[in-house]
Formats: sequence, C-alpha cells, structure tokens
Amino acid sequence: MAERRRQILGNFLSPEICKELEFIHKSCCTVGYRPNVFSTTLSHLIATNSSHLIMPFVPIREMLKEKVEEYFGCEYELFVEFTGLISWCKGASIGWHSDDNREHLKQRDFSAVCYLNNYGVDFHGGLFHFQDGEPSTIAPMAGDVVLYTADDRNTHSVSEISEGERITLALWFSRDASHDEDAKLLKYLSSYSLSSQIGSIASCIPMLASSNMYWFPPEEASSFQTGFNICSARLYVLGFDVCFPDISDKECQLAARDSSSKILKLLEEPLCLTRGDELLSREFFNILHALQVVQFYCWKVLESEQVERSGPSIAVVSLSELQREKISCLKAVLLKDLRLAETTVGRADCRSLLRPFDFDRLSFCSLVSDWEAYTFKLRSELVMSLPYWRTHQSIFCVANLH
Ligand SMILES: O=C(O)CCC(=O)C(=O)O
Ligand SMILES: [Fe+2]
Repeated sequence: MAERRRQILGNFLSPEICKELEFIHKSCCTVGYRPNVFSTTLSHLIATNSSHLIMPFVPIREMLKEKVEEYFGCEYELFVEFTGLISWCKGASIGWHSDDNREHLKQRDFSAVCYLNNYGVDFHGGLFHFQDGEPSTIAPMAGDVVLYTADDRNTHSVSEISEGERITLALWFSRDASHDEDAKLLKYLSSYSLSSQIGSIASCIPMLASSNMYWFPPEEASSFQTGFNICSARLYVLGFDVCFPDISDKECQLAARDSSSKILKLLEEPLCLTRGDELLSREFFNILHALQVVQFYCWKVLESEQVERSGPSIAVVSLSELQREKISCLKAVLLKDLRLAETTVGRADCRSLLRPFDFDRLSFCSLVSDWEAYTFKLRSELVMSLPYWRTHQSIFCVANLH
C-alpha cells in the first residue's frame, strides 16, 4: 500500500459550524504569534470568562481525532496538542516548513487545518502549497479540511494574503500524553469559577485580557502611538463607533493627548454603540460584550437574509454635538490608523458588511435576546459536561448528556 501522508476531506464541516467558529473568532481573538495573524485558543476562551464558547469545538476535535487515527492507521492513542482559531490578514504568509520543525514542536505528529471561509471571496492570496506530491496546491474553501503528518514529508507553505481575512481552525495531534491539551484545559476550567453559571447573563460576560493583546500591530502596543485596537476596528468596519456615557470632556481630551494603556482601561467600562448620527439605547458591560453581540447579529443576519424578523426595534436617539466630539476624540485614540484597520479587518469586497438597510430591516433587540439564549444554552451544556469530563480526565468525549 502506498504510504499515507496526507488527506483532503471535502465539506467536512457544515457551513453553519464554519460561521459559528468565525463568530467566535471575530468576537474573541487577540494578536497572534506571527505578523498579521490573530488567534483564539481554547485556554484564552477559558481565561476570559467565555469557557462556554469551547463547546462548539468539542465534537469537531473528536471527529478529527478519529479521522486522523483511522486514515494514518494509528495503533496508539492520539492526544490533541493544540486547538486554535487562526486568521491571517493582509501581508501574512509562511514559507516552506514542516509543523514539527522546532525543538519545542517535536511532539507534533499530525496536523489538521480546517478552512472556515473562502479563497477568492473572503480573501485573496493565501493558497496552501505542498512542496512535493499531490495535491500540490489547495485553495481554501469553507468546510474543507487537510490532514497531514507534521514531519518533513509534508513541507508546505502559505502564499501571502493580499486582501481580506483568511480564517482556519488548526489542530495538532501528538502521541505523547504529556502534551495533552485536555489536561491543561481541565485544570484551567477548574480554576475559573463556574459557580454563578445559571441565572444572570452577567456571569457570561467576556472579560478582557491585557490591553496590549488587542493592539495591532503588536510591536506598537507598548506605546499605543500608532496602529489600532482590534475590538474597536472590528466594530468600526461594520459601521459602529463606541460611546462611553460616563466619561467627562476632560477625561476625553486627556485620552486624546495621552495614549497610555490607562486609557485603554476604558474599554472595560460600560459603553453604548453608535451608528452614524444615532446612539443605540442599550448599554453593554464592556467592549468585548458589545463586539460579541454585534458579531452574533452579523452571523444571524447573514444566515437569515430572507427572513423577516419581528419584535421591538432598538430605540435610537440623535447624538448631541458634545457626544459627537467625544466619540471622535476617543476614535482618534482607539483607531489611530484607520486605513490600516480597514485593510486588516475589513472585508475584501466592501467596506461595510452591514449597510444601513440591513441594519434597519432586522431587529437588533430580538437578536440581543437570541444572543443571551445562545450563551445560556452553551453555558448549561458546559456545566452538564464538566463532571463527565473530569471523571474521564478529558474533554475529548462527545457527552450525549443533554
Ligand atoms: O493555514 C494553513 O493553511 C496552514 C498554516 C500553517 O502552515 C501553519 O500554521 O503551520
Ligand atoms: Fe504549517
């Protein structure tokens, strides 16, 4: 039998799960490990009070582990070494390499890369190439997965992204139990309190990691003099600005002059969103909360393009001159380099995905309740699975407990 070194699984993930993972990434990511790359790891989700968002990953990890064991005929048990959502923006690329090519990566035996969006539509560039053998080139398409051995039989590269954002779910598998990601995750899960899980939505509000993890490019994060805050940028490309109801004029002017990390502390404070000249009358706990609700809205709006939704509309009030000044003052701090923000996290084909028409047509209010219901559902699934995972010392079980 010919040696098995790689396999392509077409349409392995459904379009729905691809969209759900994109939603999670766009609401939770931080700057990544390479230039122009963002990432969302499972331990990061746990550390930022979003442990319930690991639930959609659980069955995918299980299915992929089985596929890898089966295809490569593993007669030993495999462990997931790493799971993460990774996006590559304009300018990102990687030259020829194998995934175990560093001393600290030697435990990696197999790789799985799941594509979550489409080459030529959501991004340009970003083709995957194997140095030898077939297939030699892969154009990423949402739902497709490539499995390969992590050694030098699979030297590969990714060409530079020229536009848009290319999103993947990447997993590495190891034979070495000491690199089992599950053990780490279970440890984190037990150190983060889940005691207030049922009841208030406040217990599921994402908490920010340190501000420099949300500053792009990361080299600028020590001074915050150029570049942009990722959360503000993701809101901005969808047509939203942020407005802090409690901030005084003075604080605002201070913010514009002094770009210290102290100012970014503001993003942990309650805030409202604005669209054009209108203030949406709904307060969010912090910027990540606002971003998560907006990203959820985008996910659902696009899913139900034709569906007319009913329910109350969100109330809006016109912005006063003073509020407008404050907003632009803060924008100058959070989005210093607007062009860079647009080319990095904007869509390849249009500046704003949520045109005013789309936004008005659907009721933002009812989507906010849908977001709460979604969050509660995942939270209760997590709470039900935890004792089972703890007994089995692994989150690697699709617990049909529900
Ligand atoms: O995203 C891809 O297609 C592959 C990425 C890659 O080669 C890596 O992260 O090692
Ligand atoms: Fe790689």
